[in-house]
Amino acid sequence: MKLGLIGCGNIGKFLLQAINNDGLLPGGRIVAIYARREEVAAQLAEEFRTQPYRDVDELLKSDVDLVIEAATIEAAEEYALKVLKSGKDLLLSSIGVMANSAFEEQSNQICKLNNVNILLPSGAIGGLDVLKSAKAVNGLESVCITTRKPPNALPAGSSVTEETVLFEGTAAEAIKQFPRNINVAIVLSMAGLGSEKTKVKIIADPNVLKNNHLIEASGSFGKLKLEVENDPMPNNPKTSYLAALSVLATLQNKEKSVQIG
Ligand SMILES: NC(=O)C1=CN([C@@H]2O[C@H](COP(=O)(O)OP(=O)(O)OC[C@H]3O[C@@H](n4cnc5c(N)ncnc54)[C@H](OP(=O)(O)O)[C@@H]3O)[C@@H](O)[C@H]2O)C=CC1
Ligand SMILES: O=C([O-])CC(=O)C(=O)O
Repeated sequence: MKLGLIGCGNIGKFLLQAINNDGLLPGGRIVAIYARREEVAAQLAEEFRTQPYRDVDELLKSDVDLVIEAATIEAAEEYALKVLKSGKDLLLSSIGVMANSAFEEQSNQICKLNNVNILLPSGAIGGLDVLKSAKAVNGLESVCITTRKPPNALPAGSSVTEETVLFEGTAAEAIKQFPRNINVAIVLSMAGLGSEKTKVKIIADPNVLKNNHLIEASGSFGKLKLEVENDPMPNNPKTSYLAALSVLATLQNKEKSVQIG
């Protein structure tokens, strides 16, 4: 599998190290990268033996099979449809882009037309398998996520000195107000009840060191309660290490003949 990468920050660099240097995706390699700053792309290209591109249109002319977006929601909005139109599969890290229903519909149509797929990793959370199963008979009744992070992992920053609820509302509204922090709410919405019915609470808490996500759901299947206590990535405390791992795992699973979950 030949991979292209858009966005070379925290998740992007993790993937370059894991795939190109540590060989953790057998048969796969990141052969093309695009970073906004050319000097960053050039340095990473040398370190991880890959080809830097000056723009995404040029990258899409190469023979990559799948493009990984690891940038921002804005970048996903700018590039995702181009990727699909060029006949490549797309893996999105900035899943919040899918909260825009016009975008979701358009990307679905292009996928069908071009016979390509979009992969959405579970990111910094789990439990999506339970929601999907519960939904199979329309038996899902409620889903909510409570995200508790140290203040430096949220836009509030160090101004928050005691436990503070920054947001309480729908996933649709949460991703508008916290586009860099709550992508998990959108993948949860897509697996479950949609972004208008999925409830979100975001808490900045100076007493915690980890990025904590508590997922609660109920329905005809029973009840789900799942808490993930994530270690942050060293280079970007806003992102949990599990989010980067889940991108790698999604790529590893893509090629497997036995699909679990
Ligand atoms: N699904 C999930 O569970 C999770 C999703 N995420 C999301 O994944 C994405 C990547 O996260 P992470 O790697 O930690 O973020 P980082 O901020 O560490 O890296 C993002 C990189 O994207 C680059 N970038 C920004 N805009 C563009 C653009 N238009 N074109 C190309 N590159 C661009 C930035 O470049 P520059 O250095 O020049 O600014 C930066 O290097 C984010 O949107 C984040 O919110 C994160 C955690 C969990
Ligand atoms: O990494 C996390 O804990 C979650 C996150 O930032 C996001 O969903 O955008």
